[in-house]
Amino acid sequence: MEAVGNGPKIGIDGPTNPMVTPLLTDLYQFTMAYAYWKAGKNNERAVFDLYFRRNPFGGEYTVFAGLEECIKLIANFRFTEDEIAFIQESLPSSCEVGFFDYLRGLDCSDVEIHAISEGFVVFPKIPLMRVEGPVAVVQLLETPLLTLINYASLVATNAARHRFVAGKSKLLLEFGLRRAQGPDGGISASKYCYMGGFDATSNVAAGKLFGIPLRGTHSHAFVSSFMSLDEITERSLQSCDGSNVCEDFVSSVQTWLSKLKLSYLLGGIFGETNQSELAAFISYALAFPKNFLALVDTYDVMRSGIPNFCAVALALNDLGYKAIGIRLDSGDLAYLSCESRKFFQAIEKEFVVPDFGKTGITASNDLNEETLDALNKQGHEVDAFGIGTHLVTCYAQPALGVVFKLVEINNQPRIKLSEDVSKVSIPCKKRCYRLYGKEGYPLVDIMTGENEPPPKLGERILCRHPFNESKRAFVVPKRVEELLKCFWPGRSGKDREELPSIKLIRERCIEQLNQMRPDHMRRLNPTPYKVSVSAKLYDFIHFLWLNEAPVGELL
Ligand SMILES: Nc1ncnc2c1ncn2[C@@H]1O[C@H](COP(=O)(O)OP(=O)(O)OP(=O)(O)O)[C@@H](O)[C@H]1O
Ligand SMILES: O=P(O)(O)OC[C@H]1O[C@H](OP(=O)(O)OP(=O)(O)O)[C@H](O)[C@@H]1O
Ligand SMILES: O=C(O)c1cccnc1
Ligand SMILES: [Mg+2]
Repeated sequence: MEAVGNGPKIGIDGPTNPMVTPLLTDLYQFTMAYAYWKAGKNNERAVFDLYFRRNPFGGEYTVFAGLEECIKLIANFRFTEDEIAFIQESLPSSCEVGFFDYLRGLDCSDVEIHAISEGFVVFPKIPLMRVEGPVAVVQLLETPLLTLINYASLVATNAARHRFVAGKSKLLLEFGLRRAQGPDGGISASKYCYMGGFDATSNVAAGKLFGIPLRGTHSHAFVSSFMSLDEITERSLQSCDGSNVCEDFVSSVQTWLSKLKLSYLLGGIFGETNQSELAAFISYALAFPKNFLALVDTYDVMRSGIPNFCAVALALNDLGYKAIGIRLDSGDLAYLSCESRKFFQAIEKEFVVPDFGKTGITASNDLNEETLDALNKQGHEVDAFGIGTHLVTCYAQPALGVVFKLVEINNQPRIKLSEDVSKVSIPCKKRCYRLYGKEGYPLVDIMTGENEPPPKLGERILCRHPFNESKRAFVVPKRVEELLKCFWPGRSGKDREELPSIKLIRERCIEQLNQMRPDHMRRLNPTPYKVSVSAKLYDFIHFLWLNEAPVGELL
């Protein structure tokens, strides 16, 4: 369906999910747009801030994600005739047709978006995005922008937290597609978990869409689908360098299994292993001799899976192939990984197979931050974690409360009051800065009015808690970073920030997390990062608050 608006086409593709259209919004945005239009207010210039009030997962930081998809929506925001017809059907018949002509010409060419760069570490109350433009259009954008940012930032933060507990050296694989909240949940999870620091995904569509590295093993069904070694008819395998062919790879594996059984170091750990499991492993090795990895917990890890895997890996080794490793998917993962490692090391020693002791161990099965932490405390030998359900469903906290609040209209600052101080909005079109201390850590984020001079290097600036009078501190910044950059200039003539690749955003995110002071990052009782306002903005907030709040009368 052809779009009918006439905004600038600047070659930005549409959102990844084709369901992200101007209709992906709440009905009340259209009813308000109509009422603005009817009142002749639709082109009044409004400024909205998009921000959250509390960091998720009991932590003190959040990773900002989802910006690129927002810009893709903005760049392509136009109604099709079909969509306009549906809106007309859905609104009361009393709505004047002029409104639908107005929608016909609508796009975001007069909207200006400033945002924090995707992948940045962000904190409560600071606008992640400032959206300025004709009030009716910006109002229509509220819901899609929130839906594009909320889950993206939540799951990227969840991924970053899992990375933090697992440690930098571990390989983290996102296995969540089957458990995600539908196809968009699955694709978004793969994208934003990679951004938050995961290494790869099992989700093939996400690999194609975003270039995320793909990884995977095999399932229990593959193992249990085999009944016996007789099923393997094609038994030959060429050596890795192509110089010779092993005519009966099955026999070679069986010979190794007998050697292992008689081994002094492995002394009687196992007797007869499960032969159908062995058939599955051999078949997988014949299919992928260079990438052999086996799921070893279908029958019995130490009595069957590990010896069977080792026999196949050693037969592959004779032909110059190096097996990748095993996956453990049940039982005590700390204990089983340590026992498996001992087994591999004993083989390296007894049969003089260099590096066999370092064979990779992947673990999966309902992993989350807590189980990773428990495994660390107990000591484990896992090299890679496959994490699904808890990661992608954000089991520990299902939503990040990102909100979109009006802060100015027609150059008039607006405030939203609440009994709950944490819900009072911070008025005015603002600028935001991150101030760094002498040790290189970010010390505080500060919001100022749009026209205040920026904080200066080496000059003392008073940073005030926005609502608590007694909380304030002087800061002499060693570095000042302006946080809100222009990602969609509208008609302002400003330069537009480029949208970096997902890989660059991931690197930026890792760098951002690394530069935080460790006490903000720890899992137990982390120190809150300070978010403040300038003295001038503080005074103005409280002036406006008093101005807007009615004075009660005691009777
Ligand atoms: N050493 C460990 N310390 C703490 N938690 C662990 C440890 N090893 C595994 N876990 C976790 O314990 C849970 C065990 O899951 P569950 O009770 O389903 O047992 P299982 O081993 O999966 O059994 P099944 O054979 O039925 O699949 C998983 O969430 C797993 O991540
Ligand atoms: O546990 P998660 O973190 O979600 O990771 C993904 C899980 O998906 C697979 O299990 P499968 O679907 O075969 O079911 P299972 O739970 O019976 O192992 C895999 O073996 C993992 O256990
Ligand atoms: O490749 C795997 O091992 C995998 C993929 C998805 C879910 N569970 C496991
Ligand atoms: Mg499982």
